[in-house]
Amino acid sequence: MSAPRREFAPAKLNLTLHVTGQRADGYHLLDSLVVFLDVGDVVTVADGPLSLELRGPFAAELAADPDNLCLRAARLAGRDAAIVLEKNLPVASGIGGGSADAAAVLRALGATPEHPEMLGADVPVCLASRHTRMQGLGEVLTPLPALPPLHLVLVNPRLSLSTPLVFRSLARRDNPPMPDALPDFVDAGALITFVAACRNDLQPPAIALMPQIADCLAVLDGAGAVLSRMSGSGATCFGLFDSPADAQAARDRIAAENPGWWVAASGLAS
Ligand SMILES: C[C@@](CO)(OP(=O)(O)O)[C@H](O)COP(=O)(O)OP(=O)(O)OC[C@H]1O[C@@H](n2ccc(N)nc2=O)[C@H](O)[C@@H]1O
Ligand SMILES: Nc1ncnc2c1ncn2[C@@H]1O[C@H](COP(=O)(O)OP(=O)(O)O)[C@@H](O)[C@H]1O
Repeated sequence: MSAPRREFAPAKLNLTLHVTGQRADGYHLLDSLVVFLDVGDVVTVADGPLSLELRGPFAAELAADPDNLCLRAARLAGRDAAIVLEKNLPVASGIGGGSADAAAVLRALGATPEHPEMLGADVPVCLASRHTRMQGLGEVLTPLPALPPLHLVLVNPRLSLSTPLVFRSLARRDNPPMPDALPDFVDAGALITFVAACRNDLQPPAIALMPQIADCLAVLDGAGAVLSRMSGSGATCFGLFDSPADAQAARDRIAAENPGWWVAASGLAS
């Protein structure tokens, strides 16, 4: 009998997301700066028959059915486990909650399946949960050197968006990648300047499908963000602020003015 293991499943954020091509099987080639945050879900794994209990603010939006990525991860690892998922992140929201949960279950089980990407294109990057340049379909991973601190606010309008639909709605699939060699991110200013010169190519089609995303970006800009952008296939948007105090003040103001939204202040995971 071993002690229960608790694993943090940090939110994944695409600071940039360039869609540079499409394979014959329909999957897209990506070039993305992926970072991990200090907000996230929490997974606890104990000995026992395979089971899943959901807790936390977004538990009601998920079912503990066999398709849940926590259970799929344990089955891929070939292991029984009593899993508890504290669901703090909104579901299907472009910040990798399900992928982060699956990766956390694999870490907690000490499992290293040969093909973790079978659980989702974002699972390989979430396994290490360190800041990474992610290319290919999500499997070409180049860890980044330590990054300067960032002060973020995340905003989600509590509307979920279908990832395949957003990819299908792209106007072009052959957009330019990020530069081959990334600059040294000597301070937050250098990182933000670089990110500002890049894109999330999924943002325009996502806004066309869900105009409320443009409202989220406008609200972040109005609250003083030095840069605002959508993460992943949406709908979560992030704003970058000058200081933790600025980010917290913006979070409080945005949350007070938009009671239906999920709004969180966060730094980068250490
Ligand atoms: C877009 C990204 C960017 O980080 O993030 P999210 O919006 O999911 O957070 C990911 O590539 C998503 O990863 P993940 O959510 O694990 O994707 P999967 O379940 O494997 O795929 C969902 C669907 O997205 C599309 N897809 C995904 C990855 C990829 N490289 N090309 C694609 O075309 C496919 O239509 C696929 O059926
Ligand atoms: N543990 C889980 N957490 C979140 N979503 C899950 C989980 N298990 C299965 N899913 C399903 O996976 C899909 C993608 O969810 P999620 O990973 O949160 O999206 P995204 O990567 O866009 O943030 C959702 O439609 C959801 O129903």
